[in-house]
Amino acid sequence: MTPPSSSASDNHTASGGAPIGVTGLAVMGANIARNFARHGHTVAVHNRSFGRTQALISDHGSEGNFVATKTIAEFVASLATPRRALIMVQAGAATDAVIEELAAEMEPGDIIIDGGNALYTDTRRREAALRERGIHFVGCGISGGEEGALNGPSIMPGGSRESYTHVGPLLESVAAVVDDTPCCTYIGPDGAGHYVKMVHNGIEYADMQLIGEAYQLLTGVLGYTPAQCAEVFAEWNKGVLESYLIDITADVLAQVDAETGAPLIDVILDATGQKGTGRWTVKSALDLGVPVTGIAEAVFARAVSGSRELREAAHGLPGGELATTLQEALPNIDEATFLADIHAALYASKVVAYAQGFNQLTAGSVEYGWDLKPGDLATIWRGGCIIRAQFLGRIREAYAANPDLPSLLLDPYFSDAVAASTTSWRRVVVAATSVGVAVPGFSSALAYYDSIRADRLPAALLQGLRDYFGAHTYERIDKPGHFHTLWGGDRSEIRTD
Ligand SMILES: NC(=O)C1=CN([C@@H]2O[C@H](COP(=O)(O)OP(=O)(O)OC[C@H]3O[C@@H](n4cnc5c(N)ncnc54)[C@H](OP(=O)(O)O)[C@@H]3O)[C@@H](O)[C@H]2O)C=CC1
Ligand SMILES: O=C(CO)[C@H](O)[C@H](O)COP(=O)(O)O
Repeated sequence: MTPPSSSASDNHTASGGAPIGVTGLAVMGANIARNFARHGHTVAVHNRSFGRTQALISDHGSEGNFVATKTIAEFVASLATPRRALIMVQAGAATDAVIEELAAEMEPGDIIIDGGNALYTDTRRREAALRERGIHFVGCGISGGEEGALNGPSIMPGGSRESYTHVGPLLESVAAVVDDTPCCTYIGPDGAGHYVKMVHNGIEYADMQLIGEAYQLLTGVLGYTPAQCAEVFAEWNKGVLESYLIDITADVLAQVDAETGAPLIDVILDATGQKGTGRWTVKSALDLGVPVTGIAEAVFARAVSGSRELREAAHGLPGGELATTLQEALPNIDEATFLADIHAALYASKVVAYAQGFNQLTAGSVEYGWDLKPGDLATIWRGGCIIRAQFLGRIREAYAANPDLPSLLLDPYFSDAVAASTTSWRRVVVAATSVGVAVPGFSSALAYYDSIRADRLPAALLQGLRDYFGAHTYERIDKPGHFHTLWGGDRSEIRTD
């Protein structure tokens, strides 16, 4: 291990020449700074309150070459040119404040990298403003949490291609690696990196919701204990569902609360928090008109879980359940078959959620002119990030075979896999509905699948209604143009264009 080149003493002097600096040394910043240092890069470190900087140096200073700095001016002065400063602070006003402080000390050609979970429209605004000043701004998604930041996250840098020549090799050197490929690549201009990270998080929400529903069915329909559920998820993690989230689900469900001796899961309040990236994903999807029902259901399920007053008031309302056991719900289905059904439903719903997320990425790319490559995104999500999974390798292959795939559901591998799951999937939704277990993720994914494969949708009736009450017109299946029926008159049809 390289001896530290710094101390956190009050009279410490910046040494200069650091190829990278990190400002914001909470969970993510401290760990990514250590990751840079462990890879042999001298890393300048700074935090608004100096205590975190001192703690980092005293606890981990021996891991590599750190340059501890007390002020932003000292921090910037310690960087080699072109200066590269990675911001790891709270998204929003804090990020704007730090950017302003950094830019005031920087010169044209320098590079500010924002590794926080910024809203992509903020990133577009910041990139444009800094470009005017000759400073590169790299909006950079970083996923992997504390452990990933330290040992290799998935990194999604946006900004100019030129900036990537300066920051790409450094970022790639600390990213996770799968099949000798770093989980970091140039994503696209301005807000592309943060947009991709936002949709990654939206998919993360959907994936977690589906896992939660599978757990709820294991307990609510099969009557499994958390420990038994943990064994099921550990087993599922050996097959097509193999992923970080399934892996840690088994861990969380196996955990026993030291205070009560009960399974920890049973003493955690059932209200899911959210910091905003899932909600932003859905807002963007609504603006783009992309149906991301899996992500939307996941965001709303979090909102329902957090509606404590409503839930307390509604608790005990009659449910009219059709069954209380699996045997009553599905008389010919035994436990082992239903367990396999839940697995199949989880897998098929997950394919739908990822298909929708990738469709949103494509739509966002078209809207903002980013030229995103879905296959590249699947490639860098195979490792390091929260949704890392064997499954991403299959998505990568699907886009390699057809870069213009309209939906993952049309890729031969995934369409076969989903087709093989449909009967199980329906049984799961039937059983859940009969017993009164809410499965918004599973059922909306099935509804999406049935909708996109349907011969006719009730949309024709909605068009008729819109035309009736608002003269909004409709198109016909047998000839071009827009038409209106004179509903309040003789009910003849006129062409309106
Ligand atoms: N936690 C996670 O798992 C992940 C987080 N992210 C993103 O990474 C970023 C950092 O996350 P995390 O490490 O959890 O830290 P937090 O989001 O909790 O942010 C804390 C850091 O922000 C600094 N800060 C807050 N306000 C200001 C300000 N006005 N000026 C200067 N600094 C300020 C704090 O400084 P001080 O110590 O002085 O208070 C501290 O260093 C966030 O954008 C987050 O969304 C991304 C992926 C995963
Ligand atoms: O970015 C992340 C991982 O990639 C964070 O873990 C994510 O912010 C968690 O989001 P939320 O608190 O909304 O569940």
